[in-house]
Amino acid sequence: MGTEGEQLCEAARNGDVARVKTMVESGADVSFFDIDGLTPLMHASKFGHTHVVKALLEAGAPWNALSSSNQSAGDFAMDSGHQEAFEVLLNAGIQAELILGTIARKSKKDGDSEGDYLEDRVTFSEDKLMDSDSKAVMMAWEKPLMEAHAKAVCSGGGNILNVGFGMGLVDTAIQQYGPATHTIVEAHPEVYERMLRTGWGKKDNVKIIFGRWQDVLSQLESYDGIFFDTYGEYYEDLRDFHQHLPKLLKPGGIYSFFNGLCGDG
Ligand SMILES: C[S@@+](CC[C@H](N)C(=O)[O-])C[C@H]1O[C@@H](n2cnc3c(N)ncnc32)[C@H](O)[C@@H]1O
Repeated sequence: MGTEGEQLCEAARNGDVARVKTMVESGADVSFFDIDGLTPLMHASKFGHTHVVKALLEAGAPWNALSSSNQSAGDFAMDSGHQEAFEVLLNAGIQAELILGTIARKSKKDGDSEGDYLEDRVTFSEDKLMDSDSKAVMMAWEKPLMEAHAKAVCSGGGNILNVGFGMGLVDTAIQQYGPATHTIVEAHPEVYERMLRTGWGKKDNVKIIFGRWQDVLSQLESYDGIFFDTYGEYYEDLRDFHQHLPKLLKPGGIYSFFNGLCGDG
């Protein structure tokens, strides 16, 4: 007989939705981490108990908590092939992003500019770009991922657009495919300044557009390949960008984006 938290994990693991609900109603902690660093939601997700996943989410279980091996409940569901549970978790994440995005927008309008990444200082080192809260904007280990995105968006050649320069990993990879034109949109003044300092403004096929993509849309054309990877934005911004794709992407063009919606990015 373990603690209440452990018993909740066990009920979640067994798919015992009635017991989970009873325990939650009597105050069991849905954010509990057991000795293996797993929450009740992770246990239910691992075994694909969709009803339990739903009950725990409704009770406020954190969808984006990470295990000691940096995996979210969504990762556990996906890795174990439980598509239905995964989709429930993904939707919970999207809904949370939408709500958080709306709140952030509202507090910005009300004059609370806290967390406005584009107005803060950033720091560069060999292997990362950090914001003023020491959160990583981009890290060197993402290079293979960026190379795969570059390969995909450059597979038809032609004119390529990248939104968000960061450490220039994807742009360096795009350059290797020798596109006819390579347009880069970047909004952070210090990232932009570094791009100029490191010679990106002098490359024959590169056009840099400084500004938020939302503000420079009129300077954009139609492209054969587009990659999108910004920082400090919300799901709503990604959705807004997607609404412009029919104009920005040529017929048959290829679009890819960095999906930062999972708890572990
Ligand atoms: C995660 S980094 C991009 C990393 C890049 N894919 C790479 O391979 O290094 C995100 C970049 O988007 C920029 N950014 C953030 N918001 C933006 C916006 N609204 N428009 C354009 N760029 C933006 C940030 O300044 C940052 O340089």
